[in-house]
Amino acid sequence: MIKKIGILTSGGDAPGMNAAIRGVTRYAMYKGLTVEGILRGYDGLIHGDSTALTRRSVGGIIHRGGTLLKTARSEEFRTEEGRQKAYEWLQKNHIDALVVIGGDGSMKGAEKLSALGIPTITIPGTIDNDMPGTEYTLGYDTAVNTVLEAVNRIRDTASSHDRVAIVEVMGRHAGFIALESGMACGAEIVLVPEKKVTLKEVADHLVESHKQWKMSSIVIVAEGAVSGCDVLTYMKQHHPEMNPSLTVLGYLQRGGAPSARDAKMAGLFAQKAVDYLLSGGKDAVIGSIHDKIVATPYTEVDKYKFTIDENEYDLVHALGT
Ligand SMILES: Nc1ncnc2c1ncn2[C@@H]1O[C@H](COP(=O)(O)OP(=O)(O)O)[C@@H](O)[C@H]1O
Ligand SMILES: O=P(O)(O)OC[C@H]1O[C@](O)(COP(=O)(O)O)[C@@H](O)[C@@H]1O
Ligand SMILES: [Mg+2]
Repeated sequence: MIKKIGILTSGGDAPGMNAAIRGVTRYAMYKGLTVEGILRGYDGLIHGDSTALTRRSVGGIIHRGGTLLKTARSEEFRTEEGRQKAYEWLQKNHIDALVVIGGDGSMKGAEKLSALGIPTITIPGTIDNDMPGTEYTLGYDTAVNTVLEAVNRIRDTASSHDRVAIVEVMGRHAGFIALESGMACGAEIVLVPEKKVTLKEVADHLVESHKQWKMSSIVIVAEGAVSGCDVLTYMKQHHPEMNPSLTVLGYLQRGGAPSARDAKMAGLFAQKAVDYLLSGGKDAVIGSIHDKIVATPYTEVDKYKFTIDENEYDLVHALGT
């Protein structure tokens, strides 16, 4: 029977992680469990760095970005020795199950820990929205809105000066942030890792817009598609008349208060994680699929892989010219 659970955040921080820590802690306590917060992701498990969480200690964080528990990318946890140490610490501290809040990498780590014999549950937390087993990850909605707000400001100056504004956004392997923010801000071009487009094609598209008297344009580039710097260099070389500029949004996209959607979803994911464990479930990722909160065993997540919406990709370009 589960009496005590551990909770940690891992990988890149994402808005909504704090709301999920609060949700898991309070809902678990409501169900009669005790909760240990592990600091700095998997590194905290390996080096035994933790603190007991209470209803009060998770107060005042629902609206805060980052993560109270801190996070890390742990190289040591990628080794068998590291994971063995983590497992032994969990055993020694009588932790019956572990809730991991993190992205796709953290989920792989959790699966490996489960294989050693400790039940784990992953709550999706990454701005990238690139996890199997869910159509939605905590932090994604906030990041998209942050990009939208930034692009709306950049547009003011691009249109005042008749410039092409290139905006690089995050997304090493997935173009969700680029596409959704591009749709919302009315970008002319969105470059995503899932679609190969040459810089000449980008330039040709912008030339076509210019011919139609569209004197300023927004180009959203996901970092995993091509570097914004390369787009800028190409445009400066071949089309200096468009006076291109580059803004790399970087970590601006990861910080800040979670949106209403992220803060709310954090609570629902937290509830499902605890209920699933208490009903005997384990070794699964919580997710939202077709607007239902579900738990999918790690062994089955590859059946639920979601990618960018093809229609939106075509539409953003149809509408943007
Ligand atoms: N294949 C793996 N095996 C074991 N641990 C992993 C694996 N992939 C990732 N991890 C652990 O999860 C951490 C976070 O993963 P990472 O991919 O950096 O971020 P995210 O979880 O946000 O996608 C890594 O630093 C590592 O400790
Ligand atoms: O924090 P780092 O190591 O600079 O990593 C940057 C990466 O983290 C992210 O912000 C989030 O990715 P993860 O959730 O996989 O950590 C990516 O969009 C970006 O490519
Ligand atoms: Mg990731």
